[in-house]
Parts: sequence; C-alpha cells; structure tokens
Amino acid sequence: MIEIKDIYKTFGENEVLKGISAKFEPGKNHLIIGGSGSGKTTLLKCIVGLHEPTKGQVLFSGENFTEMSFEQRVPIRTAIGMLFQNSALFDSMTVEENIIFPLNLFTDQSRSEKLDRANFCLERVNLKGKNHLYPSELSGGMKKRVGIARAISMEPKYLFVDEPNSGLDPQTSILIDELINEITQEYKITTVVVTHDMNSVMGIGDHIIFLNQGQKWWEGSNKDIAHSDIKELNDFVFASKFMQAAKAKL
Ligand SMILES: Nc1ncnc2c1ncn2[C@@H]1O[C@H](COP(=O)(O)OP(=O)(O)OP(=O)(O)O)[C@@H](O)[C@H]1O
Repeated sequence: MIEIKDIYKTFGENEVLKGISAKFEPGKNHLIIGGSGSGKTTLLKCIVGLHEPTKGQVLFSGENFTEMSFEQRVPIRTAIGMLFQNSALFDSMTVEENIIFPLNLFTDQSRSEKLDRANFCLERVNLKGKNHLYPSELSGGMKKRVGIARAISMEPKYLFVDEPNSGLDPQTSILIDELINEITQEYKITTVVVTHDMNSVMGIGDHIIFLNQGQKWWEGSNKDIAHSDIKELNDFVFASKFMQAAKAKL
C-alpha cells in the first residue's frame, strides 16, 4: 500500500501540485489521468522520489519515504519497478542485458540465476528467445514489453508506468494494458499508471484519479466514471465522438 498525504510541488512560481492525497492498494491498477500540464508526471515523480515534494508525505507500507535519507530509501527503491516513456532501454545493450541490468546493480545473484530470471521475465511478456536482439531491432510494442520485463525483474512490490501506450497502435495498446493488469493481479503489485488513453481507463482502471490544475478533482473506478456529473471530468473523458457515442449507449 502507498499513501500520499497532501502533496504540494512548486517549480519557481509555478505551483503544479496543490494538496493531493490518495491511497494505492496492492493488486490494483491505479490510473492518474488529466489534461496536459495538469501535473500527472510530476505527481508520479514525487511518489518515486525523482522529485522531492515541496510539502506533504509519501508512505510506502506505512513508512515515511519523504523523510528518509538516500541510504534509508534504498530498500524501497529496490522494491520499485518503473516503466517510463519511450521504454528507456539502453540501446547499446541486448534485450537480455537490459533486463539483467538492475539485477547487476542491486543483487548478488550468480550469473546463471540472473539469466534464469531474465528468461522467466521474457517468457512472461511473450518474448521468449529474443534475448540477443538490440532495442533498434524491436517494434514499439516489443520495446514496451522488454521495459515491463526489466521492471519486473526485481520482483517489485510497486510498479510505476508513465504513458504505457504512447506511440502504440490500439491493438498493441490493449495487449500492453492486459499485461500490466495480469502482472499486477498475479504478483499483487501496487501499480500506478499515468495515461491519456481512454481505452486503458475503461479497460483496466480499478481506481482512477483525475487531476485538474494540480488538484485531485475526482476519483473512482471505471464503472463510476460514466456516471459522474463533474463537468471537467466529462469534458476530458468524453472529448471524442466515439466516447460520446459509447456514453449514449450506457
Ligand atoms: N522539472 C521541472 N521544472 C519546472 N517545471 C516543471 C518541471 N516538470 C514539470 N514542470 C511543469 O509542471 C507542470 C505540469 O507538468 P507535468 O509534466 O507534470 O504535466 P502532465 O499532466 O504530466 O502533462 P502531459 O500530459 O502533457 O505529459 C507544467 O507546467 C510543467 O511545465
């Protein structure tokens, strides 16, 4: 479980996050949605410690991450898997080397244990046997899957994903969403996803937080979202004609 309490983040004069509180539970997909510039990525970065909040607290399993020193944070950091935009794979490394990279950094596993783990993770994301390919030889969807394989290589308790579907076609997007959902449920991971993708929202949004102008404007599940009477949320969710037509049938 992750709990954030009254998070503020200011860059210079720009107050980007204005007092956000929420709880993120294991085995669930928590989606952060909102318009461009509403503060989604900033919030994600504040939770994982890539930004320090100006005010407020982040608690991982009840432990106050915000007040910890760099060294104290290490056990929590190693329990975090991250998949950020563009998959952030190392181009000069093979698929296998990319997956083993965090194991080299944070574990004292033997070479054969690391290879076993890489093979397990590759199989889990349906990329068995692709060990020796380089990122330049992969499609966008395959890169995302390698990114997911790397993110789960350390058996994370927490998974953070920024825009998993950017640059992917709709069918591949759904496969990536399904993979995130399966992994989240299978390993009881607390998963937090920043997304613009309404298919993801409707497909895997167990818990959705809608940010508007740096504030938590609404939260609920994908079942609740169609019945909200919050104007800003409806304008965001039902911006497309397709979604308007879908709502009319509900
Ligand atoms: N490192 C930074 N320094 C200064 N300002 C920043 C920094 N990071 C983000 N911002 C500002 O914070 C605001 C919110 O940015 P953020 O990237 O969190 O929004 P977002 O909701 O994720 O947007 P998008 O959907 O377009 O990715 C923007 O005004 C941005 O300029």
